[in-house]
Amino acid sequence: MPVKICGITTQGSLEAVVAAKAAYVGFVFFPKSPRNVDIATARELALSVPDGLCKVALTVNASDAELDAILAEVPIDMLQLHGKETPERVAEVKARYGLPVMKAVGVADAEDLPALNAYARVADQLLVDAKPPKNADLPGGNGLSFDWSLIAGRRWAVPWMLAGGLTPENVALAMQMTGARQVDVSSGVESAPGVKDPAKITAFCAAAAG
Ligand SMILES: O=C(O)c1ccccc1NCC(=O)[C@H](O)[C@H](O)COP(=O)(O)O
Repeated sequence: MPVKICGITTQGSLEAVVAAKAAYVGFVFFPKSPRNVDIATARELALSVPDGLCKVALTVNASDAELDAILAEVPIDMLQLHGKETPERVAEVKARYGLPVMKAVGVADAEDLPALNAYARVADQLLVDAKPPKNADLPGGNGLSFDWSLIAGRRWAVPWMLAGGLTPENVALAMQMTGARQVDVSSGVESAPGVKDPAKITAFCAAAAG
C-alpha cells in the first residue's frame, strides 16, 4: 500500500499499520509533539516491524549528535527531515548516514513550489505537506490541507508523497486531483491528538489503495 502512517507510539497501533499493509511507518522525534517517542520506545517498536515495512525517523532541525543518538539505537530505514534544513544540510545528512532522506516541504501557495525543485536535487523523496500556520507549535501533523490544485499534474525528479489533512474520506480524491501515488497521514487516523485509531488506519489504507 503506498501509504505512510506517521506518529506511531504504541505496539497496538503498529499492529494496525502492519495489518493494513502500509509501506512506511513514521516515528516522531520531536518533544513538543503529542506523537513524540523516546529512543527506547522507538527501538522497541522498530525491532518488531516486519521486513518490507520502511521505518522512518522524523526529525526537525536535528543536529548530528541527535541523529547519531537515534541511529545508534533504532534500526531506521529512512530519515524524514521536517524542519528548516537547507538543501546543503539534506545532502550532508545523506552522506553522513548513508540512509535515504525524505525532505518535507510545506506548501500554502504557488511561491512555495520552487523549493520542491531545489530539494528534489538532493533528497531521495519529497513529502509535499501543508505549510503550518504561523506560530504553530508543530511544523507538521496539524491536520490541515493545502489547495491540491497547486500541484495537480506536477512531477519532480524523485518520488514524492502527498500529506496534510488527509483522511479516509478525502484521500482518494486528493490522489486523483494531485496524481500522488504515495500518501502520508497522521491526525486523520487519530481519535485524539497522538492517539491512533486502528479502524481509521485500516480505512485510510483501503481508501488509498482505491
Ligand atoms: O506529526 C507530528 O506531530 C509532527 C511533529 C513535528 C514535525 C512533523 C510532524 N508530522 C509530520 C508528518 O509526516 C505528518 O504525517 C504530516 O505532516 C501530515 O500530518 P497530518 O496533516 O496530521 O496528517
